[in-house]
Amino acid sequence: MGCYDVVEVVVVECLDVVATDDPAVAFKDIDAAFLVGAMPRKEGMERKDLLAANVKIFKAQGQALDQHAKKTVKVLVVGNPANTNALICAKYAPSIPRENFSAMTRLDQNRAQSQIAGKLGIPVSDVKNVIIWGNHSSTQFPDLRHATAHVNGQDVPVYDAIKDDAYLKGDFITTVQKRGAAVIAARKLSSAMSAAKAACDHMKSIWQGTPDGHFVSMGVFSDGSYNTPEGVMYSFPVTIQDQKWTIVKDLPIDDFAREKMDITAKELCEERDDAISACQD
Ligand SMILES: NC(=O)c1ccc[n+]([C@@H]2O[C@H](COP(=O)([O-])OP(=O)(O)OC[C@H]3O[C@@H](n4cnc5c(N)ncnc54)[C@H](O)[C@@H]3O)[C@@H](O)[C@H]2O)c1
Ligand SMILES: O=C(O)C[C@H](O)C(=O)O
Repeated sequence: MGCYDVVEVVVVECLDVVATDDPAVAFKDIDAAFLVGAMPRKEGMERKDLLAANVKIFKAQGQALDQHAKKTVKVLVVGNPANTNALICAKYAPSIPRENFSAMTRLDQNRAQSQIAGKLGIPVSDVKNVIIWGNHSSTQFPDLRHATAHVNGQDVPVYDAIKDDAYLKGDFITTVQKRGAAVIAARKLSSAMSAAKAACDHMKSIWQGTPDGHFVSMGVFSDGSYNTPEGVMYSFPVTIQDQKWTIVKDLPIDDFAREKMDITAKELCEERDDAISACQD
């Protein structure tokens, strides 16, 4: 979206736009950063194939945030591979708490909710507590084990509402994992409006918090919860209060989920190592 679009999109209450390519102007005393500027993938690529092209952008943006932004700034990384770019951005902004950095998996969460809402013929907002574990990539694990759907006046587990475990453990997961690629195949361009909506949803959750009993998914630094590798930007279910996220603890993890959570963790560790060495070049 260009500057004129931002001003003229009437759903956004936009007071002003400053168009600049000077980081000292762009990042000066900002409260929130939506880091979108990066190369998108083409058909046939995985998002991690963008690492070499994009990771240095996030190194430079981390350095600029470190120098110019408020120390309370909340930074959302959208440019792919989003989780690892967020990790690098935080690494090069050491004066900003690393909890202030997050990577977008809200688009995956919204996609998962919309698949289930479509199956049940209910509004998307009636599906809650879908989890995206791990990387915003084709290894992500969209998990419905803890999700509920509002059907016939009550919240019921999605597994009970759908009554089709083969679908929920099969096509549902691969559809969400491959949705970005399906959009690129159809448009010859990456998702745009749905990604912008997800970025707004993500930041709105940070600013307004999560309602009681609800959680959302975002890529945040792993503290080792759920036996994930500490220090990678892993997508977890989180609750948010006073602009601080907390990983939802103690959800039961069965063998099916464990295997999928480990696959996406392994990919994140590989990406982290590649990104760190690319930044040292
Ligand atoms: N995490 C998600 O869910 C999600 C969703 C959609 C898109 N994306 C990613 O967002 C990124 C942007 O996608 P797009 O479709 O808008 O691409 P695009 O090619 O339409 O736009 C990219 C923009 O980045 C700018 N840019 C290039 N180098 C830059 C730099 N060094 N600093 C600042 N800006 C720079 C370009 O000028 C261009 O305007 C891609 O990496 C894409 O894969 C992520
Ligand atoms: O798939 C992509 O490369 C773009 C974006 O990450 C998406 O999920 O739509």
